[in-house]
Amino acid sequence: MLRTKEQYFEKLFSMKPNVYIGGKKVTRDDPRLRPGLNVLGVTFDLAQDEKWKNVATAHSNLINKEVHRWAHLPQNPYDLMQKQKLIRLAARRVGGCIQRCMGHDAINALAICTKEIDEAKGTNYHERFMNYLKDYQENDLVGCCAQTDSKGDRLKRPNEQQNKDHYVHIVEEKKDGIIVSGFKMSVTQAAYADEIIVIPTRALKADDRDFAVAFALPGDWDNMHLITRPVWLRDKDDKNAPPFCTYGVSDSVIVFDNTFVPKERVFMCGEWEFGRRLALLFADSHRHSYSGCKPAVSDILCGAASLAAQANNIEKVPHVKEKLTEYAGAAELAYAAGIAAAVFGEKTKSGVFFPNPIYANVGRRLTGELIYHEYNLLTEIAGGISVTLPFKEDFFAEETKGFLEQFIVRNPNLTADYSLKLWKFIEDVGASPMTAWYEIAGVHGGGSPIMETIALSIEYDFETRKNLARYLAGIDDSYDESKELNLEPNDIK
Ligand SMILES: Cc1cc2nc3c(=O)[nH]c(=O)nc-3n(C[C@H](O)[C@H](O)[C@H](O)COP(=O)(O)OP(=O)(O)OC[C@H]3O[C@@H](n4cnc5c(N)ncnc54)[C@H](O)[C@@H]3O)c2cc1C
Repeated sequence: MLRTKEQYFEKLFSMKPNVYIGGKKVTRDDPRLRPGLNVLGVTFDLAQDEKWKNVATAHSNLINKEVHRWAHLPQNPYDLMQKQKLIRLAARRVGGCIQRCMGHDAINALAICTKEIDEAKGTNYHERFMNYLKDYQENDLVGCCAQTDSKGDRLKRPNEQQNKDHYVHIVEEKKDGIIVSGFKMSVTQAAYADEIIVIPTRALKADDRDFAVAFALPGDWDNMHLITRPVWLRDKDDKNAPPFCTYGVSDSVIVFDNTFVPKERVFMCGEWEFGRRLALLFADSHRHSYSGCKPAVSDILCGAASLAAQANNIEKVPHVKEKLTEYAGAAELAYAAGIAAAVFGEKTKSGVFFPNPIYANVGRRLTGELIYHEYNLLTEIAGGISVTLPFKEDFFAEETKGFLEQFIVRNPNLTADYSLKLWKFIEDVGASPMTAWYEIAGVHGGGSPIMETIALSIEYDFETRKNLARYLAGIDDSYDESKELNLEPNDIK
């Protein structure tokens, strides 16, 4: 069943209140959550739209039905490329993060890793997870991924922490399930997710066994509290607010307070050897998703900067033209890395098709690190007005209106109304709470930059490059290029 956004909202609003904002327990129809809900609403609308079939939806061979692409396990490069396209186009519509990819990346990681754990340990997590996923697909559920633990002292391992709750862990194993305790943090979209999907955040050692735990719980489950920070724009409640101001996001600290997890919802329980693998599967899948969303952020910045250049009448100035092409480089290199990751990905034993981690990581690293530069390009082109623009009300107040209508027009070919809308947009995109969110998400979302460096140091084939250099230096007589010579792109479908 593909739900409408109204059906999604209806279920959400009937959930037991366990969300806290600003010191108070709130229901999920709280207006501060609405900007995030509006983003999710768009994802439901797209799946209902005939034009978006096979982009926003996919055929699930698990339940033999059309499902939301976010609930679909990629089966081939085409699926990965369609996901990337969906993320870019949907993210453009909501002015940035579409918020659905984390849940998607978590189900991919669990489908793959549960299979591998079963093969190594003789457990039956894969069947359990696939049963869970059937229900997830049938009911068109929305999941978020709670991976990041609060981590306490960064130089101490989970079991060395003074307060064990800095990493979510198993407190007790019972016949019918487990009791877990601890804090996850920065979990995007948790306050309006049907399901909270929990996976480990890091590699673990034998004495970290209790921290090797993965499970999923309904968002309003008992003894689970979501302490939530919404981010929104000033105009969000204005009936005439432009589209960009109607969208926002929320992130939550999730407290597991001796929470019971039924057995059928437990997908890892003590298999510490797979902590790193599960964490990395999520991270690499997420870095591939980023090759769709980051180009969308660059598209929005590029559009904003181009309009600002036009309004300032500096569009044709060489340094501005050069700056604008930088957006093209950032967006399309990230997108190209995503395509390469899809075409050179691999079919895992679970049947899930997984992106090539090298291309996924280089794309994420390049464009994540560029994010502040891209915002700076907008600032350079737009000038300082984004932080000094008078409030909108002053443009309509009797005493100030006449002055500000003249003040706001820079390029005489543009009207006062157009100019005000434009400069307000430049403020919202380039100098608002959402700006800070996107900048920091660009650096840390999906793992800090060092994590991509670590992934590349481990996975990149440095030996081949050393062999090549030895040959060119005349140290070796030949070098073996057969591995790369024989590498073929996968069939797309
Ligand atoms: C906007 C946003 C949205 C997010 N959404 C989600 C989400 O939906 N789900 C989710 O699970 N997570 C989410 N995250 C969390 C994100 O994955 C983390 O921010 C990221 O993994 C970094 O973790 P941290 O913030 O705890 O920073 P830290 O890990 O504390 O990193 C801070 C610095 O310390 C360094 N450091 C840390 N540990 C060590 C060590 N042992 N040795 C040496 N150096 C170290 C790091 O390299 C970095 O430079 C989100 C984050 C942001 C900003």
